[in-house]
Amino acid sequence: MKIALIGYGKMGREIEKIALERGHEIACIIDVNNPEKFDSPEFRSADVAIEFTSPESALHNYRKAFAANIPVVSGTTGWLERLDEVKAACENGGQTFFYASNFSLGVNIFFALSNYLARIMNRFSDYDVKMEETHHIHKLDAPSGTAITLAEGILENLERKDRWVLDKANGNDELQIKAFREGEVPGIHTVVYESDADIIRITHDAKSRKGFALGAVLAAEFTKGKKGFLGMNDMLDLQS
Ligand SMILES: NC(=O)C1=CN([C@@H]2O[C@H](COP(=O)(O)OP(=O)(O)OC[C@H]3O[C@@H](n4cnc5c(N)ncnc54)[C@H](OP(=O)(O)O)[C@@H]3O)[C@@H](O)[C@H]2O)C=CC1
Ligand SMILES: O=C(O)C1=N[C@H](C(=O)O)C[C@H](O)C1
Repeated sequence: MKIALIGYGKMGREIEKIALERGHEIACIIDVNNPEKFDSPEFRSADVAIEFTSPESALHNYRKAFAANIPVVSGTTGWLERLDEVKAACENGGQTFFYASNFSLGVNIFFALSNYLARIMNRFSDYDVKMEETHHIHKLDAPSGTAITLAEGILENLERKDRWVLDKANGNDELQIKAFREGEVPGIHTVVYESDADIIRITHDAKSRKGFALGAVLAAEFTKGKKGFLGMNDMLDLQS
Protein backbone atom coordinates (compact mmCIF):
# COMPACT_ATOMS: atom_id res chain seq x y z
CA MET A 1 0.00 0.00 0.00
CA LYS A 2 1.18 3.56 -0.71
CA ILE A 3 1.05 5.76 2.39
CA ALA A 4 1.43 9.55 2.56
CA LEU A 5 2.59 10.86 5.93
CA ILE A 6 1.28 14.24 7.01
CA GLY A 7 3.38 15.33 10.00
CA TYR A 8 6.91 14.00 10.43
CA GLY A 9 7.40 14.42 14.15
CA LYS A 10 7.52 11.80 16.92
CA MET A 11 4.53 9.85 15.59
CA GLY A 12 5.20 10.37 11.87
CA ARG A 13 8.69 8.86 12.23
CA GLU A 14 7.48 5.91 14.34
CA ILE A 15 4.72 5.20 11.81
CA GLU A 16 7.20 5.32 8.92
CA LYS A 17 9.30 2.57 10.60
CA ILE A 18 6.35 0.28 11.19
CA ALA A 19 4.81 0.90 7.75
CA LEU A 20 8.10 -0.06 6.07
CA GLU A 21 8.43 -3.17 8.29
CA ARG A 22 4.94 -4.20 7.17
CA GLY A 23 5.91 -3.87 3.50
CA HIS A 24 4.25 -0.55 2.70
CA GLU A 25 5.70 2.25 0.61
CA ILE A 26 5.95 5.82 1.92
CA ALA A 27 4.81 7.73 -1.17
CA CYS A 28 5.18 11.21 0.27
CA ILE A 29 6.06 13.03 3.50
CA ILE A 30 4.45 16.40 4.18
CA ASP A 31 5.69 18.42 7.13
CA VAL A 32 5.34 22.05 8.15
CA ASN A 33 8.06 23.13 5.66
CA ASN A 34 6.65 21.64 2.42
CA PRO A 35 2.86 22.13 2.23
CA GLU A 36 3.16 22.44 -1.58
CA LYS A 37 3.49 18.61 -1.61
CA PHE A 38 -0.28 18.36 -1.16
CA ASP A 39 -0.46 19.24 -4.89
CA SER A 40 2.20 16.74 -5.96
CA PRO A 41 1.69 13.54 -8.02
CA GLU A 42 3.31 11.55 -5.16
CA PHE A 43 0.66 12.70 -2.69
CA ARG A 44 -2.12 12.02 -5.22
CA SER A 45 -0.75 8.49 -5.76
CA ALA A 46 -1.23 7.51 -2.07
CA ASP A 47 -3.88 4.97 -1.06
CA VAL A 48 -4.18 6.56 2.41
CA ALA A 49 -2.71 9.56 4.23
CA ILE A 50 -1.78 9.18 7.91
CA GLU A 51 -1.96 12.51 9.73
CA PHE A 52 -0.33 13.27 13.11
CA THR A 53 0.36 17.01 13.39
CA SER A 54 -1.04 19.61 15.77
CA PRO A 55 -4.46 20.77 16.96
CA GLU A 56 -4.16 24.00 14.88
CA SER A 57 -3.19 22.39 11.58
CA ALA A 58 -5.20 19.15 11.56
CA LEU A 59 -8.42 20.40 9.94
CA HIS A 60 -6.56 22.26 7.19
CA ASN A 61 -4.63 19.06 6.42
CA TYR A 62 -7.83 17.00 6.19
CA ARG A 63 -9.34 19.53 3.78
CA LYS A 64 -6.24 19.38 1.56
CA ALA A 65 -6.32 15.57 1.52
CA PHE A 66 -10.07 15.47 0.83
CA ALA A 67 -9.56 17.92 -2.08
CA ALA A 68 -7.33 15.22 -3.61
CA ASN A 69 -9.83 12.47 -2.64
CA ILE A 70 -7.24 10.75 -0.43
CA PRO A 71 -8.64 8.83 2.59
CA VAL A 72 -7.24 10.09 5.90
CA VAL A 73 -6.29 8.22 9.08
CA SER A 74 -5.67 10.75 11.86
CA GLY A 75 -4.73 10.65 15.52
CA THR A 76 -4.17 14.35 16.09
CA THR A 77 -5.91 15.48 19.28
CA GLY A 78 -7.27 18.82 20.45
CA TRP A 79 -9.41 19.79 17.41
CA LEU A 80 -12.59 17.75 17.98
CA GLU A 81 -14.89 20.77 18.33
CA ARG A 82 -14.72 20.76 14.47
CA LEU A 83 -15.56 17.05 14.12
CA ASP A 84 -18.98 17.74 12.55
CA GLU A 85 -17.32 19.34 9.54
CA VAL A 86 -15.24 16.21 8.92
CA LYS A 87 -18.24 13.92 9.43
CA ALA A 88 -20.18 16.00 6.88
CA ALA A 89 -17.34 15.65 4.36
CA CYS A 90 -17.68 11.86 4.79
CA GLU A 91 -21.46 11.66 4.83
CA ASN A 92 -22.25 14.23 2.12
CA GLY A 93 -18.96 14.55 0.28
CA GLY A 94 -18.00 10.88 -0.17
CA GLN A 95 -14.73 11.22 1.78
CA THR A 96 -13.10 8.65 4.06
CA PHE A 97 -11.77 9.47 7.53
CA PHE A 98 -10.59 7.14 10.31
CA TYR A 99 -10.18 8.85 13.69
CA ALA A 100 -8.95 7.56 17.05
CA SER A 101 -7.86 9.59 20.06
CA ASN A 102 -5.63 6.58 20.78
CA PHE A 103 -4.71 3.87 18.26
CA SER A 104 -3.15 1.39 20.67
CA LEU A 105 -4.88 -1.95 21.17
CA GLY A 106 -4.23 -1.78 24.92
CA VAL A 107 -5.92 1.60 25.34
CA ASN A 108 -8.95 0.45 23.35
CA ILE A 109 -9.27 -2.62 25.61
CA PHE A 110 -8.88 -0.20 28.55
CA PHE A 111 -11.75 1.97 27.17
CA ALA A 112 -14.01 -1.12 27.09
CA LEU A 113 -12.94 -2.08 30.64
CA SER A 114 -13.56 1.44 31.96
CA ASN A 115 -17.02 1.58 30.35
CA TYR A 116 -17.87 -1.79 31.93
CA LEU A 117 -16.60 -0.65 35.34
CA ALA A 118 -18.64 2.57 35.09
CA ARG A 119 -21.78 0.52 34.40
CA ILE A 120 -21.10 -1.56 37.54
CA MET A 121 -20.35 1.57 39.60
CA ASN A 122 -23.66 3.12 38.52
CA ARG A 123 -25.26 0.93 41.23
CA PHE A 124 -22.70 1.82 43.94
CA SER A 125 -23.05 5.47 44.78
CA ASP A 126 -20.60 5.29 47.73
CA TYR A 127 -17.83 5.51 45.14
CA ASP A 128 -16.72 8.79 43.61
CA VAL A 129 -14.67 8.72 40.41
CA LYS A 130 -11.83 10.87 39.11
CA MET A 131 -9.19 10.57 36.40
CA GLU A 132 -5.51 11.39 35.90
CA GLU A 133 -3.34 11.51 32.80
CA THR A 134 0.42 12.03 32.53
CA HIS A 135 2.30 12.87 29.30
CA HIS A 136 5.62 14.30 28.13
CA ILE A 137 6.28 18.03 28.47
CA HIS A 138 5.98 18.69 24.68
CA LYS A 139 2.27 17.88 24.59
CA LEU A 140 0.19 20.86 23.43
CA ASP A 141 -3.29 19.86 24.60
CA ALA A 142 -4.79 19.01 28.00
CA PRO A 143 -6.57 16.91 28.91
CA SER A 144 -5.34 14.34 26.41
CA GLY A 145 -7.68 13.12 23.68
CA THR A 146 -7.55 9.68 25.31
CA ALA A 147 -8.64 11.14 28.67
CA ILE A 148 -11.58 12.85 26.95
CA THR A 149 -12.65 9.58 25.28
CA LEU A 150 -12.37 7.77 28.64
CA ALA A 151 -14.36 10.52 30.37
CA GLU A 152 -17.08 10.44 27.69
CA GLY A 153 -17.41 6.67 28.21
CA ILE A 154 -17.77 7.15 31.98
CA LEU A 155 -20.34 9.95 31.53
CA GLU A 156 -22.42 7.73 29.23
CA ASN A 157 -22.50 4.93 31.80
CA LEU A 158 -22.47 6.63 35.22
CA GLU A 159 -25.65 8.62 35.80
CA ARG A 160 -24.31 10.65 38.76
CA LYS A 161 -21.72 12.46 36.57
CA ASP A 162 -22.84 15.09 34.02
CA ARG A 163 -19.62 16.55 32.59
CA TRP A 164 -15.85 16.36 32.86
CA VAL A 165 -13.70 19.26 34.08
CA LEU A 166 -9.97 19.84 33.90
CA ASP A 167 -8.25 20.14 37.32
CA LYS A 168 -10.85 20.71 40.00
CA ALA A 169 -14.42 19.43 40.29
CA ASN A 170 -16.85 21.96 41.80
CA GLY A 171 -19.69 19.57 42.46
CA ASN A 172 -20.46 15.86 42.75
CA ASP A 173 -21.82 15.84 39.21
CA GLU A 174 -18.44 16.84 37.73
CA LEU A 175 -15.80 14.29 36.72
CA GLN A 176 -12.38 15.69 37.54
CA ILE A 177 -9.46 15.08 35.17
CA LYS A 178 -5.99 16.01 36.36
CA ALA A 179 -3.32 16.41 33.66
CA PHE A 180 0.38 16.14 34.51
CA ARG A 181 3.29 16.92 32.16
CA GLU A 182 6.57 15.19 33.06
CA GLY A 183 9.77 14.40 31.12
CA GLU A 184 9.28 12.12 28.13
CA VAL A 185 6.34 10.03 29.41
CA PRO A 186 4.58 8.46 26.33
CA GLY A 187 1.17 8.38 28.09
CA ILE A 188 -0.40 7.13 31.33
CA HIS A 189 -4.16 7.17 32.01
CA THR A 190 -5.76 6.21 35.33
CA VAL A 191 -9.39 6.00 36.44
CA VAL A 192 -9.85 6.01 40.22
CA TYR A 193 -13.01 5.02 42.13
CA GLU A 194 -12.89 5.81 45.85
CA SER A 195 -15.24 5.15 48.76
CA ASP A 196 -14.68 5.56 52.51
CA ALA A 197 -13.62 1.92 52.57
CA ASP A 198 -11.27 1.50 49.62
CA ILE A 199 -9.88 2.59 46.26
CA ILE A 200 -10.19 0.84 42.89
CA ARG A 201 -7.68 2.06 40.32
CA ILE A 202 -7.30 1.02 36.68
CA THR A 203 -4.31 2.25 34.66
CA HIS A 204 -3.01 2.05 31.12
CA ASP A 205 0.71 2.84 30.89
CA ALA A 206 2.22 3.03 27.39
CA LYS A 207 5.82 1.75 27.33
CA SER A 208 6.59 3.65 24.10
CA ARG A 209 4.82 5.08 21.02
CA LYS A 210 5.06 1.73 19.21
CA GLY A 211 1.51 0.65 20.08
CA PHE A 212 0.04 3.96 18.83
CA ALA A 213 2.02 3.74 15.58
CA LEU A 214 1.19 0.09 14.89
CA GLY A 215 -2.49 0.83 15.47
CA ALA A 216 -2.37 3.73 13.02
CA VAL A 217 -0.79 1.54 10.30
CA LEU A 218 -3.37 -1.22 10.95
CA ALA A 219 -6.08 1.44 10.66
CA ALA A 220 -4.63 2.55 7.31
CA GLU A 221 -4.72 -1.06 6.08
CA PHE A 222 -8.34 -1.35 7.30
CA THR A 223 -9.32 1.97 5.69
CA LYS A 224 -8.06 1.19 2.18
CA GLY A 225 -11.05 0.70 -0.11
CA LYS A 226 -13.63 1.78 2.52
CA LYS A 227 -15.84 4.89 2.57
CA GLY A 228 -17.19 7.07 5.34
CA PHE A 229 -16.31 7.91 8.95
CA LEU A 230 -14.48 5.07 10.70
CA GLY A 231 -13.08 4.38 14.17
CA MET A 232 -11.48 1.74 16.36
CA ASN A 233 -14.80 0.06 17.15
CA ASP A 234 -15.24 -0.65 13.42
CA MET A 235 -11.80 -2.24 13.29
CA LEU A 236 -11.61 -4.06 16.63
CA ASP A 237 -15.26 -4.78 17.45
CA LEU A 238 -14.71 -3.95 21.14
CA GLN A 239 -18.14 -2.33 21.65
CA SER A 240 -18.96 -2.33 25.33
N1 LIG B 1 -4.22 8.99 18.47
C1 LIG B 1 -3.07 8.49 18.95
O1 LIG B 1 -2.92 7.26 19.14
C2 LIG B 1 -1.96 9.43 19.26
C3 LIG B 1 -2.14 10.76 19.04
N2 LIG B 1 -1.11 11.64 19.21
C4 LIG B 1 -1.39 13.01 18.81
O2 LIG B 1 -0.79 13.23 17.54
C5 LIG B 1 -0.36 14.57 17.41
C6 LIG B 1 1.11 14.61 17.02
O3 LIG B 1 1.89 14.02 18.02
P1 LIG B 1 3.49 13.93 17.89
O4 LIG B 1 3.88 13.26 16.63
O5 LIG B 1 3.94 13.40 19.19
O6 LIG B 1 3.86 15.49 17.78
P2 LIG B 1 5.17 16.15 17.17
O7 LIG B 1 5.13 17.59 17.58
O8 LIG B 1 6.36 15.33 17.49
O9 LIG B 1 4.93 16.05 15.59
C7 LIG B 1 4.01 16.83 14.88
C8 LIG B 1 4.63 17.13 13.54
O10 LIG B 1 3.68 17.79 12.71
C9 LIG B 1 4.34 18.89 12.09
N3 LIG B 1 3.38 19.89 11.66
C10 LIG B 1 2.90 20.95 12.35
N4 LIG B 1 2.03 21.64 11.57
C11 LIG B 1 2.00 21.00 10.37
C12 LIG B 1 1.32 21.24 9.17
N5 LIG B 1 0.51 22.28 9.01
N6 LIG B 1 1.50 20.38 8.13
C13 LIG B 1 2.32 19.33 8.27
N7 LIG B 1 3.01 19.06 9.40
C14 LIG B 1 2.85 19.90 10.43
C15 LIG B 1 5.31 19.39 13.15
O11 LIG B 1 6.32 20.22 12.60
P3 LIG B 1 7.06 21.28 13.57
O12 LIG B 1 7.63 20.47 14.70
O13 LIG B 1 8.08 21.89 12.69
O14 LIG B 1 5.99 22.23 14.04
C16 LIG B 1 5.86 18.06 13.66
O15 LIG B 1 6.89 17.57 12.82
C17 LIG B 1 -0.70 15.24 18.75
O16 LIG B 1 -1.97 15.86 18.63
C18 LIG B 1 -0.82 14.06 19.72
O17 LIG B 1 -1.67 14.32 20.80
C19 LIG B 1 0.11 11.23 19.62
C20 LIG B 1 0.35 9.92 19.89
C21 LIG B 1 -0.67 8.90 19.73
O1 LIG C 1 0.51 13.63 22.62
C1 LIG C 1 0.75 12.44 22.87
O2 LIG C 1 1.90 12.00 23.02
C2 LIG C 1 -0.38 11.50 22.94
N1 LIG C 1 -1.54 11.93 22.56
C3 LIG C 1 -2.75 11.19 22.51
C4 LIG C 1 -3.77 11.81 23.43
O3 LIG C 1 -3.87 13.04 23.51
O4 LIG C 1 -4.52 11.07 24.06
C5 LIG C 1 -2.54 9.72 22.67
C6 LIG C 1 -1.43 9.32 23.60
O5 LIG C 1 -1.87 9.41 24.91
C7 LIG C 1 -0.15 10.10 23.36
